[in-house]
Amino acid sequence: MASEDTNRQHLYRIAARILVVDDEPRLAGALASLLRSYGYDVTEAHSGRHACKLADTVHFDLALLDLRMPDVDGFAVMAHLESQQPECGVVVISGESSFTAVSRALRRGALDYIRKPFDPEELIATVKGVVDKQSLIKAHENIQARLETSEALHRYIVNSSPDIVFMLDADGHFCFINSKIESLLGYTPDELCGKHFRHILDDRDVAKGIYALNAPDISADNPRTMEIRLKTRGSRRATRHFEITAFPIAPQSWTHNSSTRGGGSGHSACYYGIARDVTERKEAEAFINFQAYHDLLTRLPNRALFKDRLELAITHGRRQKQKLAVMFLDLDRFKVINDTLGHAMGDQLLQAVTQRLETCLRKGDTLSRFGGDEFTLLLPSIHGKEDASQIARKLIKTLKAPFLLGEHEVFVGVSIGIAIYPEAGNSMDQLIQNADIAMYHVKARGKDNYCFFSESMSVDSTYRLNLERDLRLALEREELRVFYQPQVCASTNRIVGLEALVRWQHPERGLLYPRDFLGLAEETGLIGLVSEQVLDQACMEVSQWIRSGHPDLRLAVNLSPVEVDHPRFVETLMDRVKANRFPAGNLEIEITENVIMNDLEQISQKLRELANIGIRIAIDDFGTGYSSLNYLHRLPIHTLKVDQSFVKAIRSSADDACIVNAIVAMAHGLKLEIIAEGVETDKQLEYLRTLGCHQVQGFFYGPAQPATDIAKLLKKTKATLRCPIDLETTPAKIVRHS
Ligand SMILES: Nc1nc2c(ncn2[C@@H]2O[C@@H]3COP(=O)(O)O[C@H]4[C@@H](O)[C@H](n5cnc6c(=O)[nH]c(N)nc65)O[C@@H]4COP(=O)(O)O[C@H]3[C@H]2O)c(=O)[nH]1
Repeated sequence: MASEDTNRQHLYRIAARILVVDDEPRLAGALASLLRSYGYDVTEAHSGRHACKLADTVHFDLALLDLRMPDVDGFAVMAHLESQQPECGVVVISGESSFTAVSRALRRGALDYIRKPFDPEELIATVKGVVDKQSLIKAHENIQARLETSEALHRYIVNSSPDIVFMLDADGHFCFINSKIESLLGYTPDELCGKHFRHILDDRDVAKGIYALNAPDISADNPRTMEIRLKTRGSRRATRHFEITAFPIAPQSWTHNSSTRGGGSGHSACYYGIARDVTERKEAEAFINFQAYHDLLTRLPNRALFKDRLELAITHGRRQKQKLAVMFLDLDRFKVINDTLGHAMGDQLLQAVTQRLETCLRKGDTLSRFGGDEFTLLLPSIHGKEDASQIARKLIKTLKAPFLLGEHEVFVGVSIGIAIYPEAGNSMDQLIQNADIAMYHVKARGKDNYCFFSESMSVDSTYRLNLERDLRLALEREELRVFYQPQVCASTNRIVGLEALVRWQHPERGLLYPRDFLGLAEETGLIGLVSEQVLDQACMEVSQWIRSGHPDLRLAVNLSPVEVDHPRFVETLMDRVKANRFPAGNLEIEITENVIMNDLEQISQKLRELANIGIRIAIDDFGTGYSSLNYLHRLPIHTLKVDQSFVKAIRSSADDACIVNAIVAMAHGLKLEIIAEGVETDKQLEYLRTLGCHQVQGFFYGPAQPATDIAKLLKKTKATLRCPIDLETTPAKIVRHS
């Protein structure tokens, strides 16, 4: 027992420092020696003032305090200790035994009261009890403080996580969620705790989320990771993408109730999860993906995606025995607008064109930007050509209205080539290529129209390459020839003009006609050089005939739409005329209606410049192109050429010829000259004469012939053809080169 006491005393000695305060030094000394004998570290103070002084500098665990002292009494010392060392316990030892004094001391914070004279054992037991209690409180406070620090640290770690950390109960209700949820999704942890996690799942991902959590094989070692969209609140984005990793935890290892920070359902947490915000990554991926398969300017599918969809559509079409259409669209005049107004305007135009084209399409059709001003369109599952024609007409019509680019009003047209599966090809590449070929046919025939691919258009690519190479050589070697077809005044039989028609004297293949190579010349841009040679040759030859007695002889030349479109068209033509010293008044250029309608404003400006120097303008193939006749009185037009097809219609019945009648009447009304082409029979000639159409050309008078023959003819007939018999070519034996 004695040794146990000694041990305890030892402990107390280490733990407890006691201040003994009494104004009777003898009593204080006795008390101090008693306590010291129990191993306490004791300091004596013989007045209240001295005690307060000591309390300012030395730390005490316990003060044994006399209440009644002169100057500064025990209550004042208690107050001082309370302010300086609140953790120091106080036991009052006093002769004061009244209830008032005791209760006053206890109210002021004294832990116990011992009355003088004290029983040493009772005193030691009281001191020990108080000291033990003090040390327990201290230890508890210590643990509490460490717990708080630890909790704060963990809360800091969890809340500072860049990810959302959460726990769910067995039913999927949030038991805990860190504060990251607030900055990422706009919810507070408190409002979500107790709610089912479905509450924040995007509707499209609810099934996926619930399935993933209920999967049988997930565990801490085999957590479930999935990408899911979570709903946001108060954000520009309705949802954000998260990569969530979740796994079950042992149900009893964690209990969480609503008193805990972060709220709670009061249920055991069964799942632990981390949600990482991958929105930026997903968006970057989506953008890269989009970029790989779309054109960023128009946001349309690009060539790669178009081909992919076409491939699928062909497979589907083959299986279902269905037709499909591939259209190749090329904007007319885009280059000129782009060059004159700049690329920014060009881009705006492409976007506006895209918007209009899209209004003509059905769901399931694929419009793609193939590059530059080229678009392709896939119409899957069509019934036949008519479906495609209808869409093509719609597309052409929708682009007819002007586009407003800043303060500029511009007009574009579109040339559309159509290839129908399976007639125009079985493979993706073949269909695209054939639609492209058909598109070039439209371009060559005056643009702003559509046509279907047909086998006759198809020229094998090696053949095309060879032909292009040969044509370049032909230009170098001057193999192009100009043939002339007389234009005759039907009432006087005089040759009033000559239409220059190009031929190619091919070294191996003989004489080639325009249809054999002009399309290619237009596609390859060689048309400019072809024209230059034709014009130079024709100007040179015809000017000789003009000078040798045929002063009014007219030279009619055909111009390709590609040339007329060229910004330097007027200058180039004038240069050629001047270089050959050809009288401008004897020159007539033939253009088609479509060329005019492509860009009325531009073209009227160009034609006016040419007309100002005396060049005449004829509308070729009149009646076959654009239906608006409005342009006729707005442009400096001199001649209408009635298309061959209308002349052919002149047979026995007057009904068949009604279009010719109308055209001739209109030309007379507008005071325009009129010339009928393709006159082959005397019936046609007679009919036209009666109508008052006096200028004609055609096999009846003779086909286009080389310059030498024309020279002879002019000499012989003195430019007058009395009748076809006068020609070297017998009219009865009409020569056709087609
Ligand atoms: N069936 C029939 N046909 C007749 C008759 N009379 C003339 N023809 C043919 O009809 C075409 C008339 O020329 P186009 O309509 O201007 O049509 C021309 C013209 O658009 C174009 N072309 C011809 N030469 C040139 C040229 O130098 N430059 C340009 N850009 N185009 C040209 O090629 C087209 C075809 O020229 P060609 O093959 O020479 O064919 C010529 C001519 O030979 C007839 O009584 N019956």
